Amino acid sequence: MAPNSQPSAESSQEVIERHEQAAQELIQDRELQLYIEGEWVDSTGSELLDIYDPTTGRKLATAQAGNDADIERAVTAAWRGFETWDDKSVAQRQVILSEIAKRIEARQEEFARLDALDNGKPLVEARDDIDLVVDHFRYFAGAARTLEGTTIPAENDQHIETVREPYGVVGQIIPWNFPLLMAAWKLAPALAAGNAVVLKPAEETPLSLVEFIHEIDDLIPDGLLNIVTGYGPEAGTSLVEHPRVRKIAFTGSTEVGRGVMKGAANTLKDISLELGGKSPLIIFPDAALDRAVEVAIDAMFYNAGECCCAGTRLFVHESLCDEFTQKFADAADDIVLGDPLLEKTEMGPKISPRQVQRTERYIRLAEEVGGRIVTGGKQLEDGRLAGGYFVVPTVVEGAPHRTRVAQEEIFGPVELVFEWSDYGNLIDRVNDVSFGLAAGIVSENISTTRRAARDIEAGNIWVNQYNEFPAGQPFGGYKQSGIGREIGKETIKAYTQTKTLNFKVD
Ligand SMILES: NC(=O)C1=CN([C@@H]2O[C@H](COP(=O)(O)OP(=O)(O)OC[C@H]3O[C@@H](n4cnc5c(N)ncnc54)[C@H](O)[C@@H]3O)[C@@H](O)[C@H]2O)C=CC1
Ligand code: BAL
Repeated sequence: MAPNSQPSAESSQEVIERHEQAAQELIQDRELQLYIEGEWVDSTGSELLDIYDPTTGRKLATAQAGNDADIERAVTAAWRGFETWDDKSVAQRQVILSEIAKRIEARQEEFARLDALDNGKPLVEARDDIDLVVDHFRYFAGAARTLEGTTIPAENDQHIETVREPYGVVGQIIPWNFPLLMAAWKLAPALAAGNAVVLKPAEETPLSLVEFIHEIDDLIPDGLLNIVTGYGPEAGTSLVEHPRVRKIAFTGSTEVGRGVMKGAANTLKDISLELGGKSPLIIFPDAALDRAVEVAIDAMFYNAGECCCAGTRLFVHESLCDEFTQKFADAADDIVLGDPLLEKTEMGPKISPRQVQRTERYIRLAEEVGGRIVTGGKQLEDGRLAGGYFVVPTVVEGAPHRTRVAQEEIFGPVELVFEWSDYGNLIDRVNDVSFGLAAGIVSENISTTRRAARDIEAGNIWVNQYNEFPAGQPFGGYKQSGIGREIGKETIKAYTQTKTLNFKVD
């Protein structure tokens, strides 16, 4: 199993030095503060949280653990920031959001390196994240101009119209798997719609967001954007339950999402939830084998499997199952696992020892129910990375579908392969999970793909590809994968409320 289970292990000196040098170049201050009303300030409490480099297991920085009083300050500041933002014209807001995109684009490589260091994702993937951050700010800069009201047909002595107004102050809570990208998914539409924000990043990965603020703080009014680092059950709960926070947007586990929904109910605020998944990828008999393998590798192993939409259940038609599974396992073996700061690396470590242990637990569960490990499920052999949180790409076949390993989110690089022959039975199994976030289909036949896309219960379906997130394409889940959609045009609307005006016409 992964070396993470040996706490005394150390990465090699070469890796440690590379990471220390990157940390010195990229992190302005290794004792992070909260960002409230345009200033870097200390928490009113004294609790700290340590941020670790998942490649070496060594400490990178220390953040402050925000508490109720810090959230209170941030919310008050945000209402002041909202007033200034609300005074700006939509065209002025558009210019500022476009300028944010430009600033981040100019420093793409630094932000990518920072996320590679803090999250452990390989540089090649981190660069994709930052490209998408830029794309999102550009898209929502434009979308700001599209918010329109309506005129409602009425009696002759009445004129009814609706306008869309921002909520005022919204709270946002994000996870660690795409640190700056998840911040952009949340911030860009909220600001474009005219809101001010209090955002709590994940405990594990605040570094790129802090650098983002350093980069853009001269562009935005004080209080418009406030960052409170801290633990979920404290700072997160406080934000969710705050009576003057009018909406909560949350991305993370389904379990915590359920609690967020209950917490938001106390003050009846609007919510959007982007939660877990157990997404299927279906390989039809007419699929081109090489392309199918490529799509399946991307679907499962992108970001070390730490994607809510990862294609973790691979349904392969019986006519090609043996050949496909072997090719897929060989391709999984060929993934270059290693130091995310090296160009050649295709998969880095997982985020934390907790996530390694969770993945290992599911591999054991798969074996216990009769699953056969086709590849992986063993120790990383590169001793230079001994201190890191690595899990080797793993492929399992033969685990029954109605078992925990086939039903629950693993969030690690573990693929379960299922053989199928009858289409009706396939769709029954595909939909036989509580989640409904995403799915993939590989076939050369358009009727086949359209029919399957219609039959699958999921919010996002990729055909002959996977993991594409261009701004403008709505993303969100069916069933227990969430509520609401992000990154599409409707998202900006979801950060507004409707006001109806009824005029008496004499
Ligand atoms: N949908 C997605 O993109 C993600 C899903 N996950 C899933 O969640 C599992 C656990 O990972 P975690 O990091 O523990 O996820 P989590 O759901 O605990 O954390 C996500 C965010 O929610 C915050 N949070 C935690 N408890 C909270 C509470 N009571 N009130 C308000 N905010 C709270 C955290 O501080 C973090 O910012 C993973 O194994 C994976 O299955 C994790 C990260 C992202
Ligand atoms: N949570 C957004 C993207 C993903 O995890 O796949």
